Amino acid sequence: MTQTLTITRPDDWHLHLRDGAMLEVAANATAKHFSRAIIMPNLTPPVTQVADAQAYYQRIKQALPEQSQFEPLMTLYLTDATTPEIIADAAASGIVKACKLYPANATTNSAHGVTDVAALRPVFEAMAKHGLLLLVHGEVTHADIDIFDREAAFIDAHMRGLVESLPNLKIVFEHITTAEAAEFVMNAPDNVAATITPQHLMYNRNHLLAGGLRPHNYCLPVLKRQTHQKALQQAVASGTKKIFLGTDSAPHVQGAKESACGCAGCYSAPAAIELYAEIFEQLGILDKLEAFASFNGPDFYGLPRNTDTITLTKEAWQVPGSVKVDGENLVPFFANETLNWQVK
Ligand SMILES: NC(=O)N[C@@H](CC(=O)O)C(=O)O
Ligand SMILES: [Zn+2]
Ligand SMILES: [Zn+2]
Repeated sequence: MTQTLTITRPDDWHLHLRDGAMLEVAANATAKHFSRAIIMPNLTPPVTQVADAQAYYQRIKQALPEQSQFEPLMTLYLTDATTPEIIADAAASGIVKACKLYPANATTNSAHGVTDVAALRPVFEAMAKHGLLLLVHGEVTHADIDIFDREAAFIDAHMRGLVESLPNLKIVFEHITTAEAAEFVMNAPDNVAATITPQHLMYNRNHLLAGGLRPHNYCLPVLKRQTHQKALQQAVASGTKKIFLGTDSAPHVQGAKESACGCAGCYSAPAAIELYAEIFEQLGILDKLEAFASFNGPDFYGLPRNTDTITLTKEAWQVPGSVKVDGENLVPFFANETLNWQVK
């Protein structure tokens, strides 16, 4: 008999949809199985104003079939110019749930990011007051800090101080990749949580660099050594409520990935829940998938859990080698590889 697994419909708490033709492809890929997603604001130019978020929300809705129930949860991109008034307006809009902190130049389209985290204190206080979450890309950006050390260095440089000084602000340490970050989040107070991507659970830096450079496994924060991958797996296996699903699916066209200076980001949306099912099964923790994918996120955000379900069936299938976007190719994460679970 075919094995099946029915879980409450999941949400994706960290997603890049881009704009234009890419938006149409990416939004439909995620909306296929996910109910809601936290939409990252790193467009060019970034989503810094409430009106930008409202317009982007409409573009996402327009990219989906009319009957789609998918709900984009919008975010604002914090800059040195963000004010407490902007935060109050964002909260009042009802569609903005969180703000994203990118240290300046840490990752794709983060040139407008924050140069002085401490100076944003009134903004963080306004967020706590109005119930918006702070989502953090936790990497320092100094040229003299090794790229493999940037996340751990961020904890001491910023994260610890933020958490200690803002006990009423919900903070998500996004896409954690290290033992240090996992330990930090697990030992932090209840207002601190983290997301983990499929690639950081499945892969380590050998999958990026050994036996040939694999640009489609390149994302930021960069894959770390196996000890860190194991620490992330253990954190998820512990069944902690503090960690939840955030794919960080981040599409870039094939030419931008397979390049002398390739873009960071793995487009995992075409197989997102299936990728997590694969690694959870390998770890012997399939019974923990539902809480990770469908409960811990809404519980932390203070949103209702979804009420409908999806059913995964244990039947092998191959992730497509590429997807067309406006005449260009988009190569998914895990392209041409076999996954054992599929959603029927
Ligand atoms: N994760 C990535 O490697 N890239 C993301 C940005 C980000 O989340 O840091 C992107 O927008 O391409
Ligand atoms: Zn990021
Ligand atoms: Zn991201």
